[in-house]
Amino acid sequence: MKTIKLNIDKTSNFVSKDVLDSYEKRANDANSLLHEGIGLGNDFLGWLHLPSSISEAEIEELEATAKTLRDNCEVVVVIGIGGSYLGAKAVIDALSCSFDAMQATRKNPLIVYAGHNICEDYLFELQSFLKNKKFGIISISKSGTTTEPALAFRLLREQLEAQQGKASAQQLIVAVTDKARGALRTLATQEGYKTFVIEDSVGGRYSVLTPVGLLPIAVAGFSIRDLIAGAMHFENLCGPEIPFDQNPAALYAAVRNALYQSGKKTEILVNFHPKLHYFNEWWKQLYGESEGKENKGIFPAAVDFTTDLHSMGQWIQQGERTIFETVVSVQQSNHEVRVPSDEANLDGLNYLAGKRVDEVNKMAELGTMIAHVDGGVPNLKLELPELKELYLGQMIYFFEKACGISGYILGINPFDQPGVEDYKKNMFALLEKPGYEEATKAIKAKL
Ligand SMILES: O=P(O)(O)OC[C@H]1O[C@H](O)[C@H](O)[C@@H](O)[C@@H]1O
Repeated sequence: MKTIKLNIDKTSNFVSKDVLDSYEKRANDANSLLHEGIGLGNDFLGWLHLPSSISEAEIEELEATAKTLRDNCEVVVVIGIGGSYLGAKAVIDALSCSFDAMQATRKNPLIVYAGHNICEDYLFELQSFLKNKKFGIISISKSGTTTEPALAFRLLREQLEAQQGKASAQQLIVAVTDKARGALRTLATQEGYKTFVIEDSVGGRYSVLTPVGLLPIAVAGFSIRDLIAGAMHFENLCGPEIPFDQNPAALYAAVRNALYQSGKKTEILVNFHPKLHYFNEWWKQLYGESEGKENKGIFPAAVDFTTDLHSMGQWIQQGERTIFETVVSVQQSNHEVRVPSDEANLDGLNYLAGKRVDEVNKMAELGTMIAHVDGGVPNLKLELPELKELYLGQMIYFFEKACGISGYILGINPFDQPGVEDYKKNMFALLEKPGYEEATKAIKAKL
């Protein structure tokens, strides 16, 4: 199996060999701590062996449910926020045609998303779009109590029942939630929806290899078997028994912590492929929620190049030297487009004639890397052979494993997110949710 590859050569001017060596033991210890299950947040380690623990029966059940939705829906709405939609969207976008939504004839249902904002216009426009369409719903919420997806589900469930009738709607709704708690579980049981369970031991941002990610990805027509196989391969390649210099997850965690300690406080995940935009978003949640606590943590930022070279490029080249980049580089395009020759050559592009567009992109990538390293920006590179399920699966596990190791090196619990509750409490108080009477009084006094 070809694999993704981490290259840290272009950090050597910024992190000396001695400093990196000093992180070897810390990274290995952190990796062992994860596997012994005795570190902080150890009740959330279910993701660690997810790829190898998914059974054939579970995969078949997911594929069968996906087939029902594929056979009966033109559009499937995936309702969820944060970890309950970013992984699915990252993989689906990476594998779909860039103009998928505009295809007139399609093999697979169009996947659209809801419950990841509270925007009235978005919901109005979505409901208008779904009018008279055969649509289905995958409602995903681990807690089953998150406001954004609950609100979207209430609206879309009602619309589906009105359009299809209650009995038919029931067949087109699938809920993915905790096995016992939460309003979504209660609702699904009461209404008799097909359900899948998110285990307590898997946090939202680590859940893409559970039905949370796998079901929408299968509905979109992609191979969840290959995705899992890729992740499983990396489960083996990132284990605590793999020596530090051959263990990509340990190395990545060590280098980024060494850079952080040297004052590089922001990591920018970079792609040169627009289909990876949502992979950036998935990665931002994974690292942001895992590490940003106790007044510590690298700030995870992201850009799409070359697009953002024309907007953020200036800052990256010459702004405050507190950043480093991790470039996800897709080695081979899935399609071939060559630059045509033009007799008049008025645009002056004949020097590129005959070259593939990807060669131009690769030179932009190389030129950018050299310029940024020369400009004081350490550069890590993750090479992905192609945009295929197998390599996306490898990359998902790689980043998850590295995140766990990195969080332990940093000395925080990488599996909780206590800070996210603060805005929710204020919002509930302002909306006068029952039970928040005291908080309502207190917050109104601040206005
Ligand atoms: O799946 P849910 O319980 O609805 O949670 C969805 C998301 O919302 C939260 O506020 C958390 O910060 C995220 O970690 C989580 O992924």
